[in-house]
Amino acid sequence: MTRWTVQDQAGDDFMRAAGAHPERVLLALDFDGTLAPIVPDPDDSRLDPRAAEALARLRGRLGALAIITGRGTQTVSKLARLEERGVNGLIVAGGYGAQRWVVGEAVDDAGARPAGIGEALEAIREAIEACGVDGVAVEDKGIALGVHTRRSDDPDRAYGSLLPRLEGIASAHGLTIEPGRSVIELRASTVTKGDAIRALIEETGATVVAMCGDDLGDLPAFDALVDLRAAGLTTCRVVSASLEQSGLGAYADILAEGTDGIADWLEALADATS
Ligand SMILES: O=P(O)(O)OC[C@H]1O[C@H](O[C@H]2O[C@H](CO)[C@@H](O)[C@H](O)[C@H]2O)[C@H](O)[C@@H](O)[C@@H]1O
Repeated sequence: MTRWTVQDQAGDDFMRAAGAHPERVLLALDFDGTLAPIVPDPDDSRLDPRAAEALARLRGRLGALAIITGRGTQTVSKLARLEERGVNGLIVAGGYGAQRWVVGEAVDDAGARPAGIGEALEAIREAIEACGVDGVAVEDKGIALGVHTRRSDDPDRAYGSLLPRLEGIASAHGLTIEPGRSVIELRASTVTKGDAIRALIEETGATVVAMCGDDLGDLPAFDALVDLRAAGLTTCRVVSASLEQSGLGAYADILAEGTDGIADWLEALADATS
């Protein structure tokens, strides 16, 4: 059973170009919802084992491998255990591209906590109290705060009530708001995954590029790939589909059925480039 499908010419072109010239490829992937199945508690998130094996096969064949994530680099290091996976050299762009770690090197993302984040925290706690739904949790990432509604008593009501309140808090403290799957993030940096993938392309010289993602925060990277395609690169948007973010399917050059579909596609890419 195939759990991924090519949607258009760009998807076909990528698979052909990657098979012919794997050394020209940059493969970038989001973490939660793409490489790691969505779970209720963000601390329980884990790299899919089949995806991990496929990444180890792809390392050394492809020009470059990267994870571009809203998580901090230290958190990805802990949750994904990348140093044990045979993927040294894989680049992790954390905090939507604000942080950088290369697997095999020391992790150091202990930058100063931006003033706006500390100041916003108290207002966020008050907003959670005022929304009247129990079980909303705050994930403190140092340079960003994630307000999670997934484990609350009424996730839809909590999300709808909190979004405008958190937009107001973000604007009052000079923060960027980042809505996602049952999470609303407030972050100090304005860097996007679009900036991150452009920087990686510049740095690696890749001319065949794929980005895999599942959420709204991945859209700037998808948009960057469409622009770069017009400029002559071979680019491909791989969507890890979910009911939660059903609109994302419209962006797919390759559509995968969630993290299982992504693992299948990574295995197929490893076969095609061996
Ligand atoms: O850019 P990503 O790698 O996709 O990270 C985006 C956010 O993902 C995490 O939250 C999501 O995954 C959780 C664990 O499966 C889930 O409980 C939550 O509902 C999802 O939104 C993470 O906690 C955030 O910090 C990331 O920024």
